[in-house]
Amino acid sequence: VQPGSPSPIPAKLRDIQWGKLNFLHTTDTHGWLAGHLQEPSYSADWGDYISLATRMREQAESQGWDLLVIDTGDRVEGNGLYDSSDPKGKYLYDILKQQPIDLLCSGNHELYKQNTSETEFLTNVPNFMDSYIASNIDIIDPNSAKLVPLGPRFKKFTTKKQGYRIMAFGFLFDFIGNYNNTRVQRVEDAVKESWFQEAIHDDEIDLFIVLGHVPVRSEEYQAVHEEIRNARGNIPIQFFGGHFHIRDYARYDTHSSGLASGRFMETIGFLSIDDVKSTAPNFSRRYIDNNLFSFYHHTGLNETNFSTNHGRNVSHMIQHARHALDLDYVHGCAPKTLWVDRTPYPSSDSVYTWLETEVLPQSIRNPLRDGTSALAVVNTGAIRFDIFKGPFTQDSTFIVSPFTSGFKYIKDVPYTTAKRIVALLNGQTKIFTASAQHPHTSYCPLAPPEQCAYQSGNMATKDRQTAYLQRTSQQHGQAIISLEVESDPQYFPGYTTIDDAGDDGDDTIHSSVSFYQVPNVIPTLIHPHSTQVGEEDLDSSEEPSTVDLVYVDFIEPYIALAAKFSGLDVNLPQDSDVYMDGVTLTHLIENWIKKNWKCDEATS
Ligand SMILES: Nc1ccn([C@@H]2O[C@H](COP(=O)(O)O)[C@@H](O)[C@H]2O)c(=O)n1
Repeated sequence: VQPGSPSPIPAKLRDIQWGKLNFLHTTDTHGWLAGHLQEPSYSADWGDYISLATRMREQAESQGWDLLVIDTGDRVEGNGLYDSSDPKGKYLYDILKQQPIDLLCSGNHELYKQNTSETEFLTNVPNFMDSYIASNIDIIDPNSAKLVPLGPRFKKFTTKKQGYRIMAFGFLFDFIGNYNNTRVQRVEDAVKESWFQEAIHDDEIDLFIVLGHVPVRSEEYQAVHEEIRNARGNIPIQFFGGHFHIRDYARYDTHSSGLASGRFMETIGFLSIDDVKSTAPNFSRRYIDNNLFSFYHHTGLNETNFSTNHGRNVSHMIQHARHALDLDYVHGCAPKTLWVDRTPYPSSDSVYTWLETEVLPQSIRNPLRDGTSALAVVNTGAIRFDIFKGPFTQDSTFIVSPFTSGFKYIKDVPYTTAKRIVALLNGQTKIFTASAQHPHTSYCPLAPPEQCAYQSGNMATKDRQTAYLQRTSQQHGQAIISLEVESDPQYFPGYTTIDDAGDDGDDTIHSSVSFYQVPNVIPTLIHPHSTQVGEEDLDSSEEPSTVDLVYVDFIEPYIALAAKFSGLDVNLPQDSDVYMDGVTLTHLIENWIKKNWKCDEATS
């Protein structure tokens, strides 16, 4: 663990159930290799995870069983350890590669930018060699300028102890937001390729493993499942997924299942199959809270014998990197906790309400447009994590807002049209999220990823969820999107997952936390600033007739689409301009906090 990280709180735990074949799974780690320095439940770091995998592998192998380690992508963007260095990821890749990962693949965040995907290709793929699978991604090789596979399309191997013959694939969902140096083939098309058909018709296979940065309930995985089932009947298939940042476990049929293991190093997913070759293989899943109390419990070890030298050294590597990046530097102190979706929006504890009532009105400004009102539109997915009461550090800056998007604007838009654009972006028709042809699309580009799971309505035990949501929505006037289990004062709050195997998947027995729906975008009307020095800003209680429509440039394609539907005659990007040169949402937030959140006894 990192110095200063909080000790885990002892809790009642459910055991893992070992099988002859066992897996540990991470996904959507987004640079959180130091663990959570403000949350005891998730305070273990990548070094501790290395010790966990080593100890569990030792134990499995001593019984003649196998253990495989899997990661399903989005390892970058979302934490100071990755985002605050120059170049980004300067320390991350060396730390990541210390864990011997048996199978890994790319997420969408590895592909948003040219330099990220090129680093993946030139550094991370070679670090993991044939374990890195890219079944549907190509990249323009920066050396040869030729389009080549990002990594091998599949991997065939035999497990060390049981000798299971495995064929593994690694997919990315049908992502369309990648930079133009990469090509993502639709999964539904990739499975029709001859290499895939040959691979699934290989007779010398006991088990297929499909890993992917793909939600476990998705059209993409349905297509893969169907293709393998059609070719190979009842052969066991184990899927590992991610992207929606949720814990989830789907049972597709008696011989296949899919595990999703959360986000941000909060969860180490465990899965076992016993026995792969039997007529009725037994699958067992567990979501392990990422902390030492859980790790000691599941290995039967303790603080004197759990950590390996290698694990401890990696914790030191992380500590050194955090120090070099000055990630503990305090910019200010939050007077209270602000939540992404653990409180209704709008409300005084919502990070979005804080943004739209305080940060944006006081920070969005273009001196050249001082006489004009602005409607600032920020997508809710641009904010990645909660802000906890207390010190707001250099690390927190990137945890909350890691992206480098700036602000652009369309000038002099009729205010009614600007409001219509916002309404469309937030619309119930979901034209920007799911469509009639693809109601369960994995791509919902505006809101935080966990919201996509709820937007697509594609969750476990849907009937129970629906009944519950209708009841709670009536009670609270806003949709709550998680199920609450009975709250019990002897438990502290945490994940209480309901999946296709029931409600006993989490290792730690927690009391439940409610999650609420948030819109795709939040609009903030900013009244004109005075152009005269010393004059008060104009107070306008009246609605403006026109506004500058200001938005985070990441959402420009969706603004363009909504503008078209709203009858606004613009051609983007030609008709838009930079609103605040060189300023990102991250800068705005950091500067606002420096000015407004001083540390004193009450807040630090
Ligand atoms: N430059 C960016 C990139 C992404 N987002 C938001 O993140 C969401 C995707 O997150 P995942 O971790 O699920 O891949 C995306 O839907 C956007 O809301 C962004 O705001 N700016």
